[in-house]
Parts: sequence; C-alpha cells; structure tokens
Amino acid sequence: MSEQMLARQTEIERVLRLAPVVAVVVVQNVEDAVPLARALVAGGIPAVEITLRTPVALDAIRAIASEVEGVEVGAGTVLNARDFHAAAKAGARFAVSPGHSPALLDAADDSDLPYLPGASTASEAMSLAERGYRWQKFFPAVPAGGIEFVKALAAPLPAIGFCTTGGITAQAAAQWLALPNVIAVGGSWLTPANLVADGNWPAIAALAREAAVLARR
Ligand SMILES: O=C(O)C(=O)C[C@H](O)[C@H](O)COP(=O)(O)O
Repeated sequence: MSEQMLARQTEIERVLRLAPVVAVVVVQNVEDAVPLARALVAGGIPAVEITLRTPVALDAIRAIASEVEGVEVGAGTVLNARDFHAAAKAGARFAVSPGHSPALLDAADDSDLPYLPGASTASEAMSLAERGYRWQKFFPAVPAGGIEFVKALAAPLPAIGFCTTGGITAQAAAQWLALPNVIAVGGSWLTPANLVADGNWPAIAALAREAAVLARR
C-alpha cells in the first residue's frame, strides 16, 4: 500500500473512532449549518457528514470547516469525481459514498482526502479491500441485510471494518456497535428535519449526547 493510502486510511480510522456515531445531515438552509454542527459537537459527536444532496451542501461544509471548533466535517453522497474534488475544495476533511465506482476510486487515489467508500455485498467489500480500503461504509445497512448480514461478513472478512449506515435508529445503534466488524454507525436520527426547521439546537445536542455514550467494542 502506498504511503499516501496508508495515511488516508489512518485518518479515516481516527475520525470514525472519535465517537460511536457519525451524524449524517441534510442541510436545507445554509444558515442552519454552523449552529447545527456546534450542537452536535457540544453533544459529543464531532464527525459530521453533510450530504451533497442539496444545493447549499458545499457552502454548509465551507461554513462549518471555517467556523466550528472541534468538528470533523465530511461530505456525504459523493457520487463522482467532480463531487469528490468539490468536497475537498470546500474544506471537507473526509468524503463518504453510498457505493463506489472505478472513476471515484481513481479520483480518491489522486487525492489526500480520506475516503470512506460504500459496499453492501462481500464482493464489493473485497473489491474495496483490494484497492486498500480497510474501512468501508456498509450501506444501506438495514435493507441490505441488517445485523445478521454484517455479522456474517466478519468470519471470512475479519480485517474489514464498517461504518454501517442506512435505516439505523437510536434504539438499534447499540446492537450494531456490538458487532466485531463495526467501528461506528452513521445516521440521520440525530438531526430530525423538524428540529432543524425549528432551530431547536438544544434538542439536537441532547440527541447527540445520547449517541455519544453508546458503548462499542
Ligand atoms: O449520503 C450518503 O452518502 C449515503 O450513503 C446515505 C446516508 O448515509 C443515509 O441515507 C443515512 O441513512 P439514514 O440514517 O437511514 O437516514
């Protein structure tokens, strides 16, 4: 493995180990970005993935990266090389995809930005491992097979660690985190649309506090 790949893997592992949960966020209004990220950090959830699903997502990343202390802001829903480069340019500290593609992996190889590509089958996880990715997103975690499926992957693929995301609830998170091959879980449950719309940052900080104390292996 190249030195650069090793450094990127070490960094994504560090980010994923900061807290048991990565907050997955859809930002509709850019002015929400900073207070929302501050609430998550205050609650003990520093890894914040802003999905590139809204027109303001890159501006939200830029604002959080420059104004929020103690945050590790990343870009989610990175679907192609253009998204990847735009995320890096906006100040994202990591990039996440629901899956992966050859072009996206090539773009990541040419960059210093830590990257968490997605897999949802043994074959996809093996292909990513072949390209040097020990840390992967397992998406969509619940519909793609759930806890039993990911647990079963640990036997033949013990070296691959997953951040499982997609359909995970506050109630189920602890069960996912108990798996030997789950390093963290991702979820949007920390930032419900109604609380964000109301600017209810204390309620979001409270959800983050509950997530931050979840036990993991
Ligand atoms: O945007 C990406 O990069 C994704 O892969 C999808 C998100 O991580 C999930 O949509 C979050 O899932 P929920 O917690 O069920 O809302």
